[in-house]
Amino acid sequence: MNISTLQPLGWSHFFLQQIDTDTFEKLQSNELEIFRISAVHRSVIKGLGSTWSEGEVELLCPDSFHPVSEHFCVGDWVIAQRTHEHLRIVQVLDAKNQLERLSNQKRQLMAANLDYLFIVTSANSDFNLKRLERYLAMAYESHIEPVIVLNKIDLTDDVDSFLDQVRALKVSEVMTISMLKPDSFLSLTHFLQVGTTIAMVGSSGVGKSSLINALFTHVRTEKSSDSVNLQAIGEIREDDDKGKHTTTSRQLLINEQGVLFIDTPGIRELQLLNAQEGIEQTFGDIVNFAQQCKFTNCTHQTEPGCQILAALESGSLTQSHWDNYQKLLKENAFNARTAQGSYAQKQHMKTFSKMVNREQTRHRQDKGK
Ligand SMILES: Nc1nc2c(ncn2[C@@H]2O[C@H](COP(=O)(O)OP(=O)(O)OP(=O)(O)O)[C@@H](O)[C@H]2O)c(=O)[nH]1
Ligand SMILES: [Zn+2]
Repeated sequence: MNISTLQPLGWSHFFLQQIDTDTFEKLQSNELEIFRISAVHRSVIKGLGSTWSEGEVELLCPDSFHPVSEHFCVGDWVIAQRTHEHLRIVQVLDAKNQLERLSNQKRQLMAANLDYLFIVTSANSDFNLKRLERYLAMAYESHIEPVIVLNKIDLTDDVDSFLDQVRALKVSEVMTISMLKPDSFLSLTHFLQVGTTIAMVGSSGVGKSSLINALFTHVRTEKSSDSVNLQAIGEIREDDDKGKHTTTSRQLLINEQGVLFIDTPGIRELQLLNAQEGIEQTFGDIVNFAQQCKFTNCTHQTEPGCQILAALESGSLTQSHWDNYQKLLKENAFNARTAQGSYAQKQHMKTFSKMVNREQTRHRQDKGK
């Protein structure tokens, strides 16, 4: 196969250098082929290869890569071997980054090899700074460049009041757009290059689907090379292993400009998992204050010489920023514990709810006296 044909799918030197000589020769003789995973459904895995413009192909996944959600996900690069009519995955290349979530108390890969994470918010009452901080921590943790997209600027006369709050997060890329002002999309052009992979996160209703539809009005992942309207194929029907039809959505889209877009189910409701580093990067100001506390093991509660308490007092650190930092740290620690020891956690919750029940019963009894 001709590896250079993979470049429009986001292929780069990072992946090429992972291929050994033996594999390279087999790729040359078409014994092996490279694919980018474009969909992971319950019973079907699909990928785009050198003939990607002709559509997705189905890939077989050996047991050694099960459960799939722990081994690879949409956006990953894999090497497959052609045996008879089938293509069987034999190797998953290391990803340059991955987004993951906690599902049924297990880590589940959501998207891999992203160039940008669009963190979408809107210039109305849905604007939520704390949520932005959470998504930022996630992007930093996964080493994906965050782009904050402030949508619905048509709904406010005071964009600056929103922008001031966003700028306090010290993110280098902040874009303001409105679906009613198509010219405003020009600010996004810089990110919309051939072979660039983007995922979007943000609260419900901020306009992610609208933006995808606007930027990705045409996709080419269907078998025919004709462009198909995104909305029309946003949902497809697939036979599951019991022969029943299930509705699933497209997971890797390519628009007419050659921009790749990952929209796996659940990617929009990501929680923090093992994001200590990302949180510290997002809350760099707090980390700076804490480093100047008199005691290295300062808990920032009552200690003399605590710079956090001093900053809260002087107003250089707002209470809500500090509260959110602590909340995210707790959430992260909780999720990490859950992922590592779901059993221990379950036991803990059982004991805890028993204790709460006991307390409630006692309270009711006390009231009844
Ligand atoms: N005024 C205004 N309305 C917008 C804009 N962008 C989207 N909307 C509207 O906001 C509503 C929600 O938009 P969606 O694109 O569905 O939001 P979403 O983020 O995809 O929501 P979920 O699918 O729930 O995650 C729709 O009624 C859109 O028409 C905008 O720039 N200005
Ligand atoms: Zn302190």
